[in-house]
Amino acid sequence: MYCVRKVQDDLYYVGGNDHRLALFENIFPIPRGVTYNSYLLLDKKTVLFDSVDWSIAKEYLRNVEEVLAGRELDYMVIHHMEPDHAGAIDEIVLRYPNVKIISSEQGFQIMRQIGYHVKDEQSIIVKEGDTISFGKHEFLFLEAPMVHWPEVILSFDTTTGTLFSADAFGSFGALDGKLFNDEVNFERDWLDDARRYYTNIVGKYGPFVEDVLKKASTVDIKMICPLHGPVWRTDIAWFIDKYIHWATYEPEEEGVMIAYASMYGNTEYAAQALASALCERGMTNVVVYDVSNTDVSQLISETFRLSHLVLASVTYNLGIYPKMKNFLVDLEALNVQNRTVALIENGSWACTVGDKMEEYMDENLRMFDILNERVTLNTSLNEANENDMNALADSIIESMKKIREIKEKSAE
Ligand SMILES: Cc1cc2nc3c(=O)[nH]c(=O)nc-3n(C[C@H](O)[C@H](O)[C@H](O)COP(=O)(O)O)c2cc1C
Repeated sequence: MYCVRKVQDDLYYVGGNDHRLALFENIFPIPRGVTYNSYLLLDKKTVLFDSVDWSIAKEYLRNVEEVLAGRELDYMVIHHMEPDHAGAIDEIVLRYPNVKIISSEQGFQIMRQIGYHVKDEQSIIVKEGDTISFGKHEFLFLEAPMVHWPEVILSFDTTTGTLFSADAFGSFGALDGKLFNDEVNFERDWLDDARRYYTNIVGKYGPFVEDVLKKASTVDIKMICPLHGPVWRTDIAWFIDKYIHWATYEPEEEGVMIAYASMYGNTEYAAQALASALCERGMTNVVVYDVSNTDVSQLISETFRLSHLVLASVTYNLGIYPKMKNFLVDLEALNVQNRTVALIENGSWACTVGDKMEEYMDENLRMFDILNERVTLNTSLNEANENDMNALADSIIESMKKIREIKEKSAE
């Protein structure tokens, strides 16, 4: 008995789950775990696609041995050299010394930098458009720089229409037996984690992802085998459409995220008052997050999802509250663009935070449309703020209407 799944007649999943890791890349919380995917093809030649993180190497090596069932391993394709996929290369080379490694030139360079013992005579460098036949299956290799490292390649099995997509189309979350997207309720249980994975890890490189999507549109994809999360065999166009939105920084939905920074609850109250005012006006696609206890990766992910962002912050020693500043810095780092933003500021003696946030966005963020209707609180929300708060809610609704009209016109 061993832990593998059949993907196709002669293709097996030999990767595994990791529930022990708390922080992916030592930064992103993964309460639902993660998988390190690897696939093994039993054609005339045997071909292993990527390895796994060292933490599950023992299980992986056992899976490979069991599926090979005494056959030699002829090839190993390395799409991506990040250690969560490349961690067991040396073990494979030690166990199967005649294996030939297929990767990009930069892939081999990084392999040498890490110190793996891959000899030149067992290395096969592939470039964009190269093909290799393993028997029945012919593979086309495509370069995918910066999705999510510079050395990344994808491979496409032209015989079965299977795209081995490296980190693209991946997701946080452990599979726990299920393997295919149609064995889980992806939209309900996985989409948020897939978005959080993409936006925080590859989100910065939208134009590079667009290039890959263009290449992908020239081949007939019937299955996608990514390096994390479920294998896609249905609804592929639906998932590609999500990627088109994320890569082009187009919101998926009309809606509002209110992110607030509050020490004693007054700014929080104002954030909730705005949420209620929006719902009263019929806009119920509203989410409210406390920047102090929401991981910034979740704030980023929700910013990619929704069209409107409200930042509500206290003034902190004449500046932006550090947790809110951290969110702004991350928005900049991940190249997030094309959003409508509104501001609520709070101060008890010298309220500067609204101007500071606006200044930061003007200088560092692209295509952030900041609404004029700012709400300024003097410690707490009171009657004096009522008109401004209503004006802010109206302005958000009005801007949604305008964006809708522009879209409708451009669709005509
Ligand atoms: C450490 C600290 C520093 C603050 N610095 C300023 C400041 O520089 N200017 C200002 O107007 N208010 C300042 N405040 C007040 C807050 O901006 C805010 O008005 C107050 O905390 C109420 O909001 P809250 O209930 O949402 O925390 C400060 C408060 C604290 C605790």
